[in-house]
Amino acid sequence: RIRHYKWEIKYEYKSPDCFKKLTITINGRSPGPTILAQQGDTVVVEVKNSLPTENTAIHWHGIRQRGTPWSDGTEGVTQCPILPGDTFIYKFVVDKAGTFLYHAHYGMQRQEGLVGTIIVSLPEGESEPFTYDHDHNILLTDWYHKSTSDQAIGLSSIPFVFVGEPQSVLINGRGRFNCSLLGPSNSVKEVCSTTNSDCSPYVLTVKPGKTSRLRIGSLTSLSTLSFQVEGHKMIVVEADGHYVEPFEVENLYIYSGETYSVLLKANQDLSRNYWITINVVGRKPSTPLGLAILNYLPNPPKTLPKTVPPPGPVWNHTSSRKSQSHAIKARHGFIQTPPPKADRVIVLLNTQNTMDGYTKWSLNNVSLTLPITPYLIALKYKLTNAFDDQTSPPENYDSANYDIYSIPRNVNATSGNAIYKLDFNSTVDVILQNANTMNPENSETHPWHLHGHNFWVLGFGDGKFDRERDGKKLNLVNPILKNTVPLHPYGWTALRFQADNPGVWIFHCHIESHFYMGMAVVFQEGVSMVGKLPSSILGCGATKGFRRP
Ligand SMILES: O=C1O[C@H]([C@@H](O)CO)C(O)=C1O
Repeated sequence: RIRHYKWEIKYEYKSPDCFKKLTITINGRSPGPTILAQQGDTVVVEVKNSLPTENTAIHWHGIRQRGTPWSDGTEGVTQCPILPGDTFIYKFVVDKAGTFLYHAHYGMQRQEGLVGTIIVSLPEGESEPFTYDHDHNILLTDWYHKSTSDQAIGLSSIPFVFVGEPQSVLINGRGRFNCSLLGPSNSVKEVCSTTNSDCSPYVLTVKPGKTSRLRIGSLTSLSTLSFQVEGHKMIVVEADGHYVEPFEVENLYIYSGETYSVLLKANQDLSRNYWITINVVGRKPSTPLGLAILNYLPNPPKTLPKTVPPPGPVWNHTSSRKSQSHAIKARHGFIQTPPPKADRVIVLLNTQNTMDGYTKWSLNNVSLTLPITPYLIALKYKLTNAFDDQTSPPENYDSANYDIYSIPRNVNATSGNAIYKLDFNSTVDVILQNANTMNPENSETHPWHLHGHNFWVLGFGDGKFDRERDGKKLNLVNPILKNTVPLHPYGWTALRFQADNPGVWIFHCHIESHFYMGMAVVFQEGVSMVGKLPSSILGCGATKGFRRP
């Protein structure tokens, strides 16, 4: 079956956290409409770019794009940008049931609000290995009052201006900024008003005794969040479209780019409503709690609970975040075991660096700069000189002489656009290795997202990955398949995937500013098997004039 969507992308003034700000909307909404499809369906999204002066591209996060690598929506990698006024058609098959996301993949544009959810249901006659009465979507984001272009300029200036902590965190596009921080003047009311209906809290209505499946996704720009429902436990059952061996949590940690399903039973005191809260963890927060309401029928939906909202875990309780990472395993009966050995191991040291005075992030000291001609087109059309196709980026770092616990002795990095060429169908291990930033005693959390594949999460550990010691302890029995995974401070994360999807695929930190600052690598595999590229992805860089009307 074909699911057809027609979208218009625009800037509109909205007040998602009560503060009036230009927001990118899809058909007037942010988050945009939820894409609903069934496994095996073809989704067609006709995107009209009505942003007056900005390009765009939309990525279908978690959809593998098998046979349609040109529909991945990654500007600079799989397509030329969609110009203002142009209409672009994405067409792809959703081959796996689960909870996925979509969002802008052009610079840091995602953080202006171009985000949404994709729900793929099971084929007729198949059922989930768990039961529930209701299905709800919860999309989490963080929100800045400065425009993305303003922020991007700060990041690429000398001196460096970081984006800083977000002004608020949103639950289904609703949050609350404390307008009184802007001062008492009357004119403030026009830009910030807590009575604006845009920022009334999201209400999740449940029936007493019933079980809800909450599909929780995060598309934050920076923040790692903890999600909690006052007085209720949750059972985690799905992660990034894969069934999880169920486990119970009081709060769910969620990294940008991840999705989870949790089951929540309305089995508490029926006479009241409850707080749903999200709070920033992993970085020292200066953002207030995000609030929504869990409404037990037949109580009035807007009655605020009289209790104090649970504050959530403290931001630097890293061990509990690691415990959750360790707890996520493939569900019994649904385990797809990984190949026992890798053909190639790529170790990626994550560092913060300087390059000609600019602040960057890099992998093995190379900070990615996307070429003007998208890789997929350059490779398919054999456009030499479109990027550095002669060298391969480094497979490792000088581990023996690198202290991950200190500021690097030499913080200089280089910029590059070379990519890793993977043998088709080979098994690849990636070891993400964290380190100290350029600030003393500081190592950050990075959510890593791979396009075009799911990977097995083989393990997490503290300190430097040691092939002899840690390589033997990787989980080859019941690892979960995911598309996004955290790299914890001063730690490592080990992944395995099969290079079985012809195309060019970016692998990057899902923090918008970090991606913008070069925290990404690119893989290519089986490009000779990629079918004829649609003319609509052409037109930029060395492909000017390639496009047929
Ligand atoms: O990329 C980043 O830069 C800042 C800080 O390290 C320098 O201001 C920060 O917290 C980041 O995540």
